[in-house]
Amino acid sequence: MKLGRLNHIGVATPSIADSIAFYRDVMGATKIHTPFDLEEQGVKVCFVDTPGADGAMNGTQIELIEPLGENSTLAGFLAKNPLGGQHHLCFEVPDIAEARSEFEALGKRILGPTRIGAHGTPIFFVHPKDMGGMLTEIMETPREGAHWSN
Ligand SMILES: CC[C@@H](C(=O)O)C(=O)SCCNC(=O)CCNC(=O)[C@H](O)C(C)(C)COP(=O)(O)OP(=O)(O)OC[C@H]1O[C@@H](n2cnc3c(N)ncnc32)[C@H](O)[C@@H]1OP(=O)(O)O
Ligand SMILES: [Co+2]
Repeated sequence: MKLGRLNHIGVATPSIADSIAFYRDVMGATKIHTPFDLEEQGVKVCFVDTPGADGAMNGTQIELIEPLGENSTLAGFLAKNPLGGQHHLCFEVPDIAEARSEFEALGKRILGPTRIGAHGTPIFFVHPKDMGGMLTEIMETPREGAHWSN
């Protein structure tokens, strides 16, 4: 696998509203997107943009995620980390099917099917115990004009 762009850092939080206030008032974030529910993933999501090397707001995003419902995949994480915290890293790849095959060939445990993530592109997760303790999301790079569905 060729390491791609770090698209986002997933940050679990018990309260997106509180985290938005933190990133705005303490960290000085200037571009915070409107939160939305992603029911298929059992999370409420809010993206916070950061600047890239050129100063434009095209850097790695912070992905704030709050549990949506009791059966959310975040329930266990927040039970162990009540304040929330760093939950996953998401790297882009040019071809999601190829990346999945490569992880499978290495014996890495893929968590569930490839599905459409918060950016509207296909994603899958790799188990933290096979990734040096880091839950890892792999995401196909968004392409203009491309449209994916589950
Ligand atoms: C917003 C949409 C989307 C996007 O497009 O960006 C998202 O990012 S959605 C994000 C939420 N979705 C997911 O996390 C899906 C994948 N996750 C899972 O399948 C599970 O959460 C899990 C990783 C398999 C954990 O499942 P869980 O039922 O919580 O199991 P345990 O609590 O028993 O954990 C097992 C083991 O793994 C450790 N763990 C759990 N979560 C993490 C983590 N985020 N980072 C590192 N380690 C983690 C946990 O501590 C347990 O370890 P031990 O106690 O040593 O056994
Ligand atoms: Co994510």
